[in-house]
Amino acid sequence: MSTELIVILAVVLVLIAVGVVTGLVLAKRRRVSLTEAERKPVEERAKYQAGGKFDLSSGGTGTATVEPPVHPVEDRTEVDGQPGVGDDASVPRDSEKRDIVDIPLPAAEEAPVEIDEIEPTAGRLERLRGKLARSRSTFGQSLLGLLGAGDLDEDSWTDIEDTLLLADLGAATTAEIITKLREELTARGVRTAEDARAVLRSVLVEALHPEMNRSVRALPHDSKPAVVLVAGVNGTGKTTTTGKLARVLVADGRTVLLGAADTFRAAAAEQLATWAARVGAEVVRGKEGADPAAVAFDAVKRGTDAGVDAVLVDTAGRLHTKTGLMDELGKVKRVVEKQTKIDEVLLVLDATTGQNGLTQARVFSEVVDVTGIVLTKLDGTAKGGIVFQVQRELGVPVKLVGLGEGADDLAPFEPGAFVDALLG
Ligand SMILES: Nc1nc2c(ncn2[C@@H]2O[C@H](COP(=O)(O)OP(=O)(O)OP(=O)(O)O)[C@@H](O)[C@H]2O)c(=O)[nH]1
Repeated sequence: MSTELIVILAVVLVLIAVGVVTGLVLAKRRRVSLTEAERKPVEERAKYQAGGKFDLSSGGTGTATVEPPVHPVEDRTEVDGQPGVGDDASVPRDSEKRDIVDIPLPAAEEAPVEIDEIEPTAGRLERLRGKLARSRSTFGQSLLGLLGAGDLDEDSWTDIEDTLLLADLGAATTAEIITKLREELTARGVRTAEDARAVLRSVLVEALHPEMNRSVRALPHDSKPAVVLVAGVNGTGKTTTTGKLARVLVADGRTVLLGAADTFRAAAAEQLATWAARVGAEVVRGKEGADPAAVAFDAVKRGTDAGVDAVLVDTAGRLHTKTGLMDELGKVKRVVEKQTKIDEVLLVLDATTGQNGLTQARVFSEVVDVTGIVLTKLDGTAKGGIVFQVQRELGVPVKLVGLGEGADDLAPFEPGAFVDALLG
């Protein structure tokens, strides 16, 4: 045996001897500490004193102690008596549980829907005549002053002409009215201011074509709702008019659904929803940027399914000069008409915009077959004469007039009452 082998064997034997000795020492130490702990009195083992009892009480009216359910481990199907992963953390199934008690919840308080009281629809124009004050003083009163002054020379006729032009009647209507007035004043041999007023009234009323059919086609037919499309350029008052018209219908005992096909402005749909809520009507709206034709289609479908009397569709304001937007309006009409006929296309014109309103009206008429005009903001202008011109130019009747921002400041257009309001 080589010397190297002897050295290695000696080292291994020494290591084994050291390991055996260390193991014996540790085993002895453990035994000693266990014995010492067992010998300590129970009270000294821990400082926690369980002298005070848990104050447990019953939450209900039943007995305080409940027998634990008999459900031995061997009966459990989900475990073999051993805790599974996560079971250690869960509350043991046999632990005491609270009884299930039906607690009546307080009745859900529904947000009160405040349905507005709507002003009577009859005689609106008479009640709102004060709103035409600006047109009355510059147009009605000036004309009456000139005509009532007696013999009319050419200067007086020039003044009458200027007054009519200033009130936005337009050259053609003005010329027609002057001719008629001259004829009538002479034919009737008018001498007094009272007679002059009567002649003026009849000439103006006639110029407004009282024979035109001004009924708004918003009543159901063939068991289908009437469909009304409201169009116009931005800010003319389409949404406001749609809301006001809904109020008129509701006041008349009709049910209405509003379609918010103005998907450009989220605020517009919001505005319409507010109008709808105020009269308890349903509103159909699309997401911002949705296809307005699809929203209009859905609104009409929903209105038909719900059996309402009228669906009023508010469209986005569009400049009559933007071909794309005008095409879009045409599409709205075509898509809705796949489902049902549109009964009324109301073009909303802002009376304060004068001649521009006429240009708008012409373009819109080409695209959507306007069946009625709503002239808004007549309360804010001295140019009530635009009514004459719009009808003459378009051959479409003014059916409604907006006379203020109030919810019920919408009136049917009646030539006689309108002229009376102008002449005071
Ligand atoms: N004085 C007056 N203001 C009106 C009348 N009708 C509408 N307005 C006001 O005109 C403003 C515009 O009305 P909207 O109904 O929002 O007009 P719109 O055409 O829907 O507007 P867009 O959706 O932007 O195209 C609002 O401040 C209305 O209160 C009216 O007859 N008289």
